[in-house]
Amino acid sequence: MNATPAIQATQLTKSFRGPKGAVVDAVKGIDLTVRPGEVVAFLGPNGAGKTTTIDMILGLTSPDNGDVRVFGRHAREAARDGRIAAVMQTGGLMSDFTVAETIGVVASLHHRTADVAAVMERAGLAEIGDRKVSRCSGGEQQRLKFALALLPDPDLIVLDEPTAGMDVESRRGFWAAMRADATRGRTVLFATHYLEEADAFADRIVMIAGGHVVADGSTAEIRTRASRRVVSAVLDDDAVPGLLRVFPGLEVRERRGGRLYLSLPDSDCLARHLLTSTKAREVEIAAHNLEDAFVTLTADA
Ligand SMILES: Nc1ncnc2c1ncn2[C@@H]1O[C@H](COP(=O)(O)OP(=O)(O)OP(=O)(O)O)[C@@H](O)[C@H]1O
Repeated sequence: MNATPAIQATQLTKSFRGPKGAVVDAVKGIDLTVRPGEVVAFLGPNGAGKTTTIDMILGLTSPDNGDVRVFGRHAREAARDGRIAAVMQTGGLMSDFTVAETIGVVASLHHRTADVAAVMERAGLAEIGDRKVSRCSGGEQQRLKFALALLPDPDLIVLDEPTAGMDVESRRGFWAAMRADATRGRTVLFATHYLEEADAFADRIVMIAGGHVVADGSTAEIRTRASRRVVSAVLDDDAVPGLLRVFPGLEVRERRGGRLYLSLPDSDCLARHLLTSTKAREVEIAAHNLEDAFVTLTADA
């Protein structure tokens, strides 16, 4: 097993000078280690510092401070060896070429090349090889960029908001192709605004806001860390003092529609107690969704 991290970023910082001379601290000390084979979502609101961090990982821009390694080497060396490839938000495709021609030309430039037909199949392009790039939809063009990134058979693929501007169906098609490819063991880092994309396609979510990592863990861990589950029941207020004696950490959130809303780190224990030792009826446990976690975690950054 390869123990060298796919990405090892240490204390990365990057500032820009804005139009009126003001300094914008885009990235304020990011540490990130991605292990080989992980599919990691870089999730954050507009201006969080995702693209700046990705540019540093790819070696497109240098950090002011800190260091980044890709498979133990400088990103540019890793790119030259075909170990890392990227799908960026913008970037030129040759509009007069067909899909197959584009792939053929770019394949001829690499010294390490995956099977072209297999790449087209994996990117969902096998049926549209003869289509001119200018006639491809936005989703098809992004899948073409994905195919180009797959050509050197990279060990790490980095995608910066690859589905921005696509409709739901195209996004689904894109991620199905990406996910199918990732199951083959490739390491993937992708930036997104879309919580549901991070939730559906990543093993791990690194949440970034205000140039910092504000949370890092599996999707389930992020949810739990951001907020407790809420247990609600039809229950009189006079039961509350007794509950607080049993559970000193209990939070009484609100009373609404005849229901009392409570939270405790161990929601199962609270629900069990309500059902077995109180007159509570219609007990419900509500999981917080990722949207709640996102708002909570990025609000103070
Ligand atoms: N070349 C630049 N010159 C000046 N400011 C910049 C430059 N690039 C980025 N910034 C600023 O740095 C901050 C982080 O930008 P960045 O593009 O990394 O965020 P992001 O998370 O990728 O956002 P988005 O999701 O909107 O693409 C923003 O405030 C942005 O305006």
